[in-house]
Amino acid sequence: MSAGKKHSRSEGDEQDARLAKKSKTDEVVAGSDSPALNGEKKKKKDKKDKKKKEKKEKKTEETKEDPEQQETTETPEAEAEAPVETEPKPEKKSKKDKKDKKEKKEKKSKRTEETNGAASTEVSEPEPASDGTAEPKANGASYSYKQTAALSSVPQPEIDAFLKKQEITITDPSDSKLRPILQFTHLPESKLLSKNPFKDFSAPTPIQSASWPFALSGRDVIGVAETGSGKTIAFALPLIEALASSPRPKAHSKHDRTARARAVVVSPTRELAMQTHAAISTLASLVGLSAVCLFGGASKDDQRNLLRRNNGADIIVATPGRLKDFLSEGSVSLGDVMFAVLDEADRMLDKGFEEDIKLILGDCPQREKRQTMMFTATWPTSVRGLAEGFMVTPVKVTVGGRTRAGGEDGEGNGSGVIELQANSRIEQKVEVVDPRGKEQRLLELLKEAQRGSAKNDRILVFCLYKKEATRVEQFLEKRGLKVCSIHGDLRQDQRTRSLEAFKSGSTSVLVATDVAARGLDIPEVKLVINVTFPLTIEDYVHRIGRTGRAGKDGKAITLFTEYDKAHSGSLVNILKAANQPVPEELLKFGTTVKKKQHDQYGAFYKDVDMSKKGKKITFD
Ligand SMILES: Nc1ncnc2c1ncn2[C@@H]1O[C@H](COP(=O)(O)OP(=O)(O)OP(=O)(O)O)[C@@H](O)[C@H]1O
Repeated sequence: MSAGKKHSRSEGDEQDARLAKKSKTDEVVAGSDSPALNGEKKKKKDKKDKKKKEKKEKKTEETKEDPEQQETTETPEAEAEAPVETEPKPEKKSKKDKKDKKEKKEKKSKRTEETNGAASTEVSEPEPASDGTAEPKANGASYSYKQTAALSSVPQPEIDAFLKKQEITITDPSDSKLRPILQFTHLPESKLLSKNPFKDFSAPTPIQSASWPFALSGRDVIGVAETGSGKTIAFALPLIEALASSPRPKAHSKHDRTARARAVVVSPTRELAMQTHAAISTLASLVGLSAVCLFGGASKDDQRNLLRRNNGADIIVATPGRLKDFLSEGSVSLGDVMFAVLDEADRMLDKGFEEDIKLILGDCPQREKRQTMMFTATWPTSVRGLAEGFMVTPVKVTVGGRTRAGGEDGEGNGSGVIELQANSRIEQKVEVVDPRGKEQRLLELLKEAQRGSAKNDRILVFCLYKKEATRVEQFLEKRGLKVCSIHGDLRQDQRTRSLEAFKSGSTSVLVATDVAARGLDIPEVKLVINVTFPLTIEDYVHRIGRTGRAGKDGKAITLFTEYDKAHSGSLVNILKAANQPVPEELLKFGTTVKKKQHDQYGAFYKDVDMSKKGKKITFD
């Protein structure tokens, strides 16, 4: 199911609501076909229609005028979350505005070309030399990647063994055969590396090892690796190297108040944007680069001032809605961007964010003139075509054996391999329960998990709905547990406070919706409990991925009810692929995965009754 669908799902029965909506539409259509509208009635109807039309137009205008409303795509629940902010009145149109308008128009036509994939055949990739050296890319970066002597001296069997052991698959249309970087000392010398930024790590993680040579060569990269496997640094290092080794573009006029970034990283949630910004800033500051974080739910004026005070920023890390606002008001320009990253790329490319991403990447230089990176732990086929339209012959680096586990593209029935894998260090347990007993069972699980010396262990509890999260939080509080929550019904400062309390350990139980499912790197989360199953199997993989990070072990317990049976097949596959026990009660719900999805009605399922014996077919 697309994010767009997620937004609209409420606590009622979504399927019923959709069907009701459809039949209502049918009624209207049927009514208009009716022949018996006499003159009087027709007049009245025309008047009514006119009024309706005017009202609709007015509403559209209002929505256009309120940029915060456009932020509604930021999280699965953002509709209720964006607080109203007062925007400064637009200044009178100046010459500069006219020029900007012209630039925008040019960009728009370029964007159409880009999303149509028109330019893809005209590009020729830089051919790397056989010693693992690649020419600089056309993104303006003045570096080129040269494989170090230390890496060249590693015997080929060692390289092959590493790739095999780590289950690394590299799909490179240019067949560059760049070797993975096995040790940090295999990286080419640079100002950044001279500051020893990775002194706390013993070696690069597999996704870093395999993707760095390509990313440092200026190639577009799609990186797919399990949750908690260091994907942030996998894109942060090449990004910083690209910027650090390239001259800043000439300063624009003193009166130009537009902040011009050279790299942009887009993240689906505010908390993830802040976390990524913190990680990037640490590296960026070592080489004198600046990074700014732009996200919704916080003062735009403050963020605008920050951009102006720093005379722009080398790197912008942002949520799509807020970035789009800054682009449309002209406070930010991405025209100088050399390096663009979509973190949690499949989420960024699904329906909820697709248009924002087209707009954001459309503001950047053409894909041939920038480097584009996409990283994620889940990569459904439904977004792959769109992704490649934003890139130039991307190298795809996949870490880990991939399983056929179903997914939103509906190819889980044998027509294609779905690249979906849960982190193998997470112990997964599924309990099939009566829906009415879920909260009581949650309480028991929390008490069991926090017994004795484990009383302060961090536990993340996932709910599906905002109201459900509030109810569960209150239920636990009433029973004496210290608990906080994070979901879209809370103000941003409340969300931030809850996350801080959980991170610092002052509150050990965090009740969350899927706003916290992706990317958040909270140390030492010992257990994830799914009170209600998420909307997609991908979200399940991300949710449980909040534990077992950076090589550590973790545990996840999922309360599964008959209402979740549509997910049983894909969940069974995920469990099997990770060698986890599959309860009999779960198998009873069927093992067939979602087949296809209808735009209006969502997914169709085929249930298999596992208790029934198959009918033997004999052939004469
Ligand atoms: N080479 C490394 N060695 C050890 N730890 C590392 C290394 N690189 C990154 N880490 C740490 O691993 C943790 C997880 O990294 P990160 O958040 O980038 O994971 P991720 O793959 O993006 O996860 P997700 O899919 O959930 O977003 C972080 O705390 C990070 O500091």
